[in-house]
Amino acid sequence: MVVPDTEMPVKEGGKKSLVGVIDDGTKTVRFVIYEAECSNELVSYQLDKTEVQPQEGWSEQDPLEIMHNIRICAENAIDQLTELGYSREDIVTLGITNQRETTIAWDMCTGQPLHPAIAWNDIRTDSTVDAILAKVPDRNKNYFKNICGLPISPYFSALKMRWLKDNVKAVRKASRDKRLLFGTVDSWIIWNLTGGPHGGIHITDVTNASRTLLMNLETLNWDPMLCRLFGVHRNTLPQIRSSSEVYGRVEDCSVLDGIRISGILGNQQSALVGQNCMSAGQAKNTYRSGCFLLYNTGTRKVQSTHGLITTVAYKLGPDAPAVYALEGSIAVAGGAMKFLRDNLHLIKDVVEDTEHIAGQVFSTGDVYFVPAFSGLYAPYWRKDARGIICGLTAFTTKNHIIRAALEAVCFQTRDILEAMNKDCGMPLAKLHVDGRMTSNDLLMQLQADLTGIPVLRAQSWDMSALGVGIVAGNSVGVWSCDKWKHHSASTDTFLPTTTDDDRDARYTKWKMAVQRSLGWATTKKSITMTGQAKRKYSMVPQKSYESISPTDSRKNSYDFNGKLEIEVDTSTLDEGVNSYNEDLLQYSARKFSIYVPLKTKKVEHTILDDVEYFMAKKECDYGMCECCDDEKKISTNWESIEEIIENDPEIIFDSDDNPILVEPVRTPDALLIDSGPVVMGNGISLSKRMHLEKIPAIFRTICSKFSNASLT
Ligand SMILES: Nc1ncnc2c1ncn2[C@@H]1O[C@H](COP(=O)(O)OP(=O)(O)O)[C@@H](O)[C@H]1O
Ligand SMILES: O=P(O)(O)OC[C@H](O)CO
Repeated sequence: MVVPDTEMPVKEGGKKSLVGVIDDGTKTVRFVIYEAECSNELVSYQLDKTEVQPQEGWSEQDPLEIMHNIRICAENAIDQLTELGYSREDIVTLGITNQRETTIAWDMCTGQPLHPAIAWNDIRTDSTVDAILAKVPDRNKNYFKNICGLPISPYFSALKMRWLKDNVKAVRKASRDKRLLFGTVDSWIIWNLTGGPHGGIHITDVTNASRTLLMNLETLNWDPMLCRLFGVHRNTLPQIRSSSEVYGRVEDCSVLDGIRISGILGNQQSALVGQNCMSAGQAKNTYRSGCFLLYNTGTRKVQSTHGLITTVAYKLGPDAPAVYALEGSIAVAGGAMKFLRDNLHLIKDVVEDTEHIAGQVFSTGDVYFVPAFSGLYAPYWRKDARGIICGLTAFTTKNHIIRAALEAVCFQTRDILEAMNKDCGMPLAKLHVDGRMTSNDLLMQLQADLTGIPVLRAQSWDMSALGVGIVAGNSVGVWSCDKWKHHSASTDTFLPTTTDDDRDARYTKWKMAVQRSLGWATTKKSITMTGQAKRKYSMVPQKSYESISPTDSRKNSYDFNGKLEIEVDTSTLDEGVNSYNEDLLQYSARKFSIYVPLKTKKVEHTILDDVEYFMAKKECDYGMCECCDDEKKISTNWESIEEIIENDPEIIFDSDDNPILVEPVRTPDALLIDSGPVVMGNGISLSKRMHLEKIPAIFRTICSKFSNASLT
């Protein structure tokens, strides 16, 4: 059934109720006002945000600026209402849609942010990821996917929260003083709008919570095990609510004062609703700074085996069932155009120049551009990937490079579609698209050509604002989601003009280019000294061979710690080497760890001073930082660092925020145990045959790759 906008019910007197939407994007803040049941924007106002990049790979925003801009945008949008015969009083409710994953820590008493917001695409938590992975069997980044739907990646909020606790003194202090609140941007906005330190409500919705790595997709609540793993106290987290219900009223003496807030959706989920993809099997792709393809799977949580993530699409009321989606996230789409403008100066104006210049050539001239500036998201999830432009010849011009940047967006979308088709078993027949970038006709045609399916462009580029407007209106009875499902709007359609062979050949080349981008970045070693690395490091022998007593030289295969097998070529051994090997293989990891160098004892020394990792990553947890009270120090009866390593302790906090040391139960399922034959993290295999005299050197190599510490 097609229900045109004009047939939607109107309020008494001909005036419709209005729904206001706060749309906080990565680059811009907008305030949009809709007439209920009408998908066209009535008025809107937008301001750019200041993005700060204090270091390579870091991306920060000012939480106070976000609030300031929201109020300015709201004032300006509302000012425009009077010319249209409406007033502020006609706004019956507010919806909030936001960039997801971006994380803020603030003080609940002062209302002040404790650090700039860490943006979703910031990769400072690279090494935090490694530290977490070290605690996971096989360093499997997908280990918790069946709980929270996400891989362990710098993209998600839990890593950012962990980083803030590890690295920002003010955050640790607020945590100890029970004043710390964590939240994604929706939580920050709502807490401030509803009173801030004076009774502000600390909530989020299921869609935003599903991007933290801390929410259990089944219970739709914070998962205690994940909170413990990431060291995030549940009291600091917002309450998780549905996407469509009345949460409270604005109480901030601004122009919005007194208006209800009744809808929250992460911006990609909001675009899914705005695009009217509210039935299982429908999908949309939004092209903004990044690009996000969401496929509605209904009330089924589909676990991807091809690199997609499982996320909550929406939950339309406290008692409504959650609807899920498979998502393919692309970190850089429109961002690549900005890079061409700001870094390479190949274009002056993204909108004016991109299409025009790229359209002056008929192909990329076999040039491929992988914009993996901060790694690759779905379906690769490779934080070690970095951007490349390949296939350059003496004939390559900027036209080819710009066109290759546009094609990169399309190829990345094809990567996602391929994964989605495999996961869902049925290829997508058409692609609904929105986002500012979709105004680029060349991009749209390339997208159809490179995926081989029709591309349907939405009538308005901003479906995110519309989506949350609908769910906010739905919960106060002025906009019906059920009616919206039957709504049909006109679209522009782009049909494929290429042959299967042509598009497949180009896609094969793209995959080759992606391969070349992988493994480029390395994590800083000092921080990657994780528990697992320590355990391996602790096995490095430093003794002279003579000090070890001779043992059985006939043995040629050994079970190290019951798991690690080392095959030995005994024909070339002398007795000293052989006895060393016997010692190496028979003794526990703990025995070997006596070779870990210890630092000079400090005045206030505990054994926990000894290793940089524990100092750098755990100092506050252990009560070792200068801001910790003496009585909060944790004392153990461990005598050597290997005992810490073997116990691999976790710190949790009791209800009084005192640290408690937890020694995890070691089961094959719960903890990482070396399994053989072993390939070390650096790719060195220990299962192959080797001469015994080489073992120490090999271990030294492994060790030096894991650590800055030099072996003597
Ligand atoms: N016509 C266009 N052609 C190519 N890229 C575009 C075009 N219009 C906008 N973009 C790119 O799309 C992005 C705009 O995203 P925007 O909707 O402002 O998103 P965000 O919410 O991610 O900040 C920018 O990175 C810009 O470079
Ligand atoms: O603000 P956008 O459009 O770049 O959206 C960012 C996404 O929500 C990140 O997951």
